[in-house]
Amino acid sequence: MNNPIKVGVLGARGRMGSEAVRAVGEAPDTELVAAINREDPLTGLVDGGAQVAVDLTHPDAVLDNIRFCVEHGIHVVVGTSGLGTPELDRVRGWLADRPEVGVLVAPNFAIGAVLSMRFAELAAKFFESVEIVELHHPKKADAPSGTAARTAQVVAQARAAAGLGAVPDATTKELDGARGADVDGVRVHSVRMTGLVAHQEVLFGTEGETLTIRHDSYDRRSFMPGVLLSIREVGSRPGLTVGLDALLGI
Ligand SMILES: NC(=O)C1=CN([C@@H]2O[C@H](COP(=O)(O)OP(=O)(O)OC[C@H]3O[C@@H](n4cnc5c(N)ncnc54)[C@H](OP(=O)(O)O)[C@@H]3O)[C@@H](O)[C@H]2O)C=CC1
Ligand SMILES: O=C(O)C1=N[C@H](C(=O)O)C[C@H](O)C1
Repeated sequence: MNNPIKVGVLGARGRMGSEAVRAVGEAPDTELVAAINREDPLTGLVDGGAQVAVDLTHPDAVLDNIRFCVEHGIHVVVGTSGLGTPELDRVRGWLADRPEVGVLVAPNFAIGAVLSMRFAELAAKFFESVEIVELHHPKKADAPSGTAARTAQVVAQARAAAGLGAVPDATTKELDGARGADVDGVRVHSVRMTGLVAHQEVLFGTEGETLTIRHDSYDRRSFMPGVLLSIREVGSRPGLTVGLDALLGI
């Protein structure tokens, strides 16, 4: 067997980070060499000889972490949400100086969630109306979720490619927020509720029918196969990859 991949986890004591620490420790082909928390210097990754870092921190911290890793030749798997087009462009800029490094940004590691985004992309051109409802635990910092933002983006691109216009909506008078956030012309509604983990519905409608694509993560273990797959693959995918689609062959 090859030597195990040396992995550092950033945000190690968090809800996701602690699961990732466990998953990396249990997998036969990965070895945890650094568990970095907010107060720890990032140089712990270098000291531990990390080949891959997994970022599960906070939208405010993630960019600095990626930059450090790229500059130090460490591949990065990014689970942290909050990276939009301007942030991804900055990552591409850093990678231009280190073309051998891979950065894999995963809006969602759950296989079912990746599939549901793809299904939504496929369905988009057949329906006049679309809205997204994402539902999460109340400790989540960002809204809408990274998954919902990505779903809205791919649905909007598919609609545009099919020549569909704006989603019909006659609203002229509304209470602020009543129609949700507008992400590339797709309305996204964010629910925060005790008892939930991570859930999403993409609702499509056209004359006489609707289609709902729903995904539920009931446990953060649902994300770990995707985390491990990303760790295994990122080193052989230099540059920036967004989403797990290519890794899953979809
Ligand atoms: N892609 C995916 O499939 C998934 C992505 N996520 C995303 O992962 C991220 C983490 O989620 P979750 O584990 O629930 O969050 P938590 O708040 O439980 O964990 C975040 C961890 O990061 C640390 N942290 C926070 N701010 C900083 C900072 N400025 N510098 C360094 N470390 C920091 C926290 O430290 P401290 O303990 O001191 O607060 C904490 O340990 C979120 O962006 C979330 O959206 C979550 C689930 C799945
Ligand atoms: O904060 C979370 O919990 C999650 N964050 C990611 C997101 O913003 O989409 C992925 C998943 O929804 C869980």
